[in-house]
Amino acid sequence: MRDDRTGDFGSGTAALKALANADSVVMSGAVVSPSAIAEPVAGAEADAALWDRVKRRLRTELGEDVFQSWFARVEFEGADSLSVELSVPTRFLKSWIQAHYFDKLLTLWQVECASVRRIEIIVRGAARQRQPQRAEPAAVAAPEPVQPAPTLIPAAAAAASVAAAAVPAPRADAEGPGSPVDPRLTFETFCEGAANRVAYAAARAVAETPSGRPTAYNPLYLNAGVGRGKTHLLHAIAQAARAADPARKVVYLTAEHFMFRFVASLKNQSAIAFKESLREIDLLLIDDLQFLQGKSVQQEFCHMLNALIDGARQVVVAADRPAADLETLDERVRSRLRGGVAFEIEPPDLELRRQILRSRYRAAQAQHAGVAIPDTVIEYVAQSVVSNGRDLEGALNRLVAQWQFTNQPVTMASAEITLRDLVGVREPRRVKIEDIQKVVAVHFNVSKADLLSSRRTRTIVRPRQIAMYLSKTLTPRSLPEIGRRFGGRDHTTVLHAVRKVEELMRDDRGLADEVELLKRMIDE
Ligand SMILES: Nc1ncnc2c1ncn2[C@@H]1O[C@H](COP(=O)(O)OP(=O)(O)OP(=O)(O)O)[C@@H](O)[C@H]1O
Repeated sequence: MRDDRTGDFGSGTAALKALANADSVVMSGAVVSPSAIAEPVAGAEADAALWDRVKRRLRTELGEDVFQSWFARVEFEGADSLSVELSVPTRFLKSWIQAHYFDKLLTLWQVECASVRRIEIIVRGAARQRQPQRAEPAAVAAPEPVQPAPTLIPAAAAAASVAAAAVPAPRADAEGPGSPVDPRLTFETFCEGAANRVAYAAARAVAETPSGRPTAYNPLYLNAGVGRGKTHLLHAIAQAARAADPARKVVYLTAEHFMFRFVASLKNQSAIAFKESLREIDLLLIDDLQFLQGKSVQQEFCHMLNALIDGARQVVVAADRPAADLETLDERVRSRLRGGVAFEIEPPDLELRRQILRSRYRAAQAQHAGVAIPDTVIEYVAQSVVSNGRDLEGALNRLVAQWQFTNQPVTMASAEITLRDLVGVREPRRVKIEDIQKVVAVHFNVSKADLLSSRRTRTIVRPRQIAMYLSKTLTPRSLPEIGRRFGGRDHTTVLHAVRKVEELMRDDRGLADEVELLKRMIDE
């Protein structure tokens, strides 16, 4: 991807945040300029210590497995007050982090150092000396081979290398507006089962239907919790559709990438060209729609959706919840999505879990001569890792790593120890801010309108603060987002409420118990 090579992502993300909070700021060009790089504010050691803290937070938020897969080989190159430079060994890793973790990375850096506006990821082979006045990052000419990382903690390193070694270079959508497609994620490597049969069939139909004759499912909306194979299906559609008709204009785009491209096009005054390029698409695949934020971004997205669907082009959208539950999404977009057909991918049942494990094990055997995991252990994993495809894959990677680095056969006893944190994990129920407001209002005998109002009587202020505190602790929503959902308040008001409730609970056991009770009521 051309844009993946540039450092614009960081500034784009900062711009996205500004856009999400105040569109007019971005439109008037008041976004922090990426070229405004200040001199270093702290010594190299202090910066490296900040990176250590960011890594600790990443580990906690993402879990050890995800962290090891994507961040274990990220290295800190340098920082100044506005920007941070990280390096990775492969283009694929760079694209993946940019597509999936950019916002999180920036947010976590901003927790440590509020002035950071930009994160730049470079590929180590193409690393260059850090300059005080930054030029555009060097283009990455060719994919580098993935090296195992012997200096990492053995088991984790192996998990990372097992995951990475099977990764050929991603397809470079060289000139198009799309995000990279992972060539491993095809229909052939996707396991079909009761949980995903309908979604799988619809995905195949989309890939096989020629341009200009969209399927009856337009837009096709795929909804599923984490790790159940949405991204896999979208990548599979993209690759099968391109293989069936190389002339077909197929674009896979994450919602984050769409926002980034849109904001970047506004900044460099290429918005018209950007919009036109989107409207020429035959098949558009949008991933992680839940991350689409910002009024003008959503407006543009809605225009694009309308133009494509009305022009008989096929659109497929994936998100982690039904369209009706995408609370931050503009009602016009939701209503357009409701006009299509939605299919849910359920958690994998035992048979599907077995299939996914067997197929991953075959791939590992092809790659690591001599790897041996007994059938009983595979069955144990299928029976006990029940959450999703990603955890199943992670479990198998860990077992391969265990075999690789200990030189001992994998046994049931050793597998139980290696996988103990994955066993029996189920997806937590998703809590909505609306549910919290409802439960809190009933409990304190106030109305929801009171909670959202500007009234400042004590009987309303305290429930409102508790509802904000619960929204912060029980949902992944950001402070500005919570502020918006509570009658358009500023994020500092939400932060104050969260701190106030924490402080009160420390001194008042009764209040702490009441909040605990509310949590249980919300969770029911
Ligand atoms: N039915 C399946 N067959 C084969 N692999 C699967 C299946 N379901 C999930 N996986 C694998 O599990 C991993 C996670 O899947 P994927 O990234 O597609 O999930 P997702 O639904 O997009 O999750 P998220 O919302 O977290 O991005 C991928 O490596 C994918 O290949």
